[in-house]
Amino acid sequence: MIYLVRMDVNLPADMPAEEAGRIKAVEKEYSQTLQRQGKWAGIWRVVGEYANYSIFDVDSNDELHEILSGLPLFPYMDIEVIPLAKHPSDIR
Ligand SMILES: O=C(O)CC1=CCC(=O)O1
Repeated sequence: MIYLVRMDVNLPADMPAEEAGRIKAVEKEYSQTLQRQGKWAGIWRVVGEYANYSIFDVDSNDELHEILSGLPLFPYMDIEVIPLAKHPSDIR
């Protein structure tokens, strides 16, 4: 199952820079592990925003929820999930 996911990150203004840097480093490792597994199929920065659009290729809603709720930045994110179905004009 393919999902388009938008993540907006809102770190508290009073979060110490060292703590923010630590969480971002753990987030990067978490994301790159899932990318190597093929579950996190792509990630793009939204120009001018602390946000990304990502594509996930996972087995179920439950698996996606587990992945998203396990993000180290999850407590500081607004997340929008758009499930994608095969388009009838897709030639693949
Ligand atoms: O920087 C972001 O958009 C948040 C994020 C998700 C995965 C990652 O490495 O950073």
